[in-house]
Amino acid sequence: MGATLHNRRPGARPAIAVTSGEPAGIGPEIAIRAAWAMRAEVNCVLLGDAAFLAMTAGYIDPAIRLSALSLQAVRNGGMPHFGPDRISVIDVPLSAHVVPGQLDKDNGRAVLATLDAAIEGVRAGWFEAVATAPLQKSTINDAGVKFSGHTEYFAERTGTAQVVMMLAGQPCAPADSPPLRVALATTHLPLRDVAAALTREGLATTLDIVAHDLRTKFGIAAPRILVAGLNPHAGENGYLGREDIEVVGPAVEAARARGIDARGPYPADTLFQHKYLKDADCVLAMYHDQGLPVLKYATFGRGVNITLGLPLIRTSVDHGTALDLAGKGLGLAEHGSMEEAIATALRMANAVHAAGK
Ligand SMILES: NC(=O)c1ccc[n+]([C@@H]2O[C@H](COP(=O)([O-])OP(=O)(O)OC[C@H]3O[C@@H](n4cnc5c(N)ncnc54)[C@H](O)[C@@H]3O)[C@@H](O)[C@H]2O)c1
Ligand SMILES: N[C@H](C(=O)O)[C@H](O)COP(=O)(O)O
Repeated sequence: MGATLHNRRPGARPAIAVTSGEPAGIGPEIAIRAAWAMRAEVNCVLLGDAAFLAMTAGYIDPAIRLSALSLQAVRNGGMPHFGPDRISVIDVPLSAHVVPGQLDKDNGRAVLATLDAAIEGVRAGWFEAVATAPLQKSTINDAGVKFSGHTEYFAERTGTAQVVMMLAGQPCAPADSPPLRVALATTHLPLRDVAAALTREGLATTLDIVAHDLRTKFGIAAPRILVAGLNPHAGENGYLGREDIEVVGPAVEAARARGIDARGPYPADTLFQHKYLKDADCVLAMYHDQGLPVLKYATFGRGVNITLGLPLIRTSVDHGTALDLAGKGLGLAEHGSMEEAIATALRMANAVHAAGK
C-alpha cells in the first residue's frame, strides 16, 4: 500500500477520498463544503450515498455540482476525474432514510462501508490519502459491529499492530506559537483501563512511530517529543503512583538511547505552557482526555486528527457529529477543520510523493 503515491499523473490534481461520516450529523454538509472550497487544489472524492449528498449539496448551494459513479463502476473502469468544476462522488448507498439529528442504526454498516471503500481505493491507486468526516461510534456498535474509532478500525483493516492518534492545530496565542501537536499513548478505552494499558514496550513503539512519521510525513528532521506523566505531578516520586517511575520514565530513556529526542515524564498539568512548547514538536499524552482538551481548547475548529503509523495517510476533523446542530438545519456547522484535514492530507501526500522521487 502507498505505492500509488508515486503514480500521480503529471499535471493531474491529487485525489483524496473524503468519507462523508454519520449521515444524520454534520459530516455530509462539512465534507461537501470543504471539498467544494478546495476543488481547485485537490480532487476530493466523496464517499457516501450519492442521492443524499446531491440533495444536501443542492440545499447548501445550487451552484455546487456533483458527479457520481457506483463503486462497482470505479472498480471496473478506474476513477472518475471530472475536473475542478465539480466534486466526484463514489456512491456507497445508505440503507435507511436520514432524519438529521436522529441516529439510525440501520445506516451504521453503510458508514463503515465508506471506510472500507476508502481503504480499497488507496490500495487500488484511486486515492493518495483519506480524510474522514465524523461518524457516530455508538451507531456502528448499535448496528452490531464492535467499533471504537476510525483509528482502531484503520489499524485493523490494514493489518497494523500499533498506530498512534495525534491531533494538531495552530494556537492563536502567543503569536509565535509553533503548531501544537498532541499524540496519545492510549486512545478510546475506559479511564479505569488506562494504567494497565501502558507498557514500556507499547510506549517505545509509540515514540518510534511518532518520531518516524514526524520525520517522513511532516518534514521535521529531529522531532522533539515531550512526554506527560500519567499521575498527578508525574507520580510525586512514587507517592502518587509508580507508573511514571516504572513504565513511562524507562520508555523515555530507552527512546533517547535509540536516538529519539524524547523528554519526560513531565507533570501534565504544567507541561502545556509556552516555555516548554515553543521548542517542542509534539507532546505525548498518556490518555485521551489528558491531552485532547488542551489541544481542542487552543485550536478547536482548526485542528486535525492524524493517524500515525498506518501504511496510508488518514486525517480527520477535531470534532464529532454535532447532532445538536445537524438537527436544526444546514449552515450552523463550521467546516474549517474539515478543510484543514483535507489540506493536511494533501501536504502529507506531497511530502511522501516528493520523498519517493
Ligand atoms: N473524527 C470523528 O469521527 C469524531 C471525532 C470526535 C467525535 N466523534 C464522535 O462524534 C459523536 C459526538 O461527539 P461529541 O458530542 O462528544 O462531540 P461533538 O464534537 O460532536 O460536539 C461537541 C460540541 O461541539 C459543537 N461542534 C462540534 N463540531 C462543530 C462544528 N463543526 N461547528 C460548530 N460546532 C461544532 C457541537 O455543536 C457540540 O456543542 C460521538 O460519537 C463521538 O465519538 C467522531
Ligand atoms: N478521539 C477523537 C477526537 O476526540 O477528536 C475522535 O473520537 C475520533 O477518533 P477516530 O479518528 O479514531 O474516529
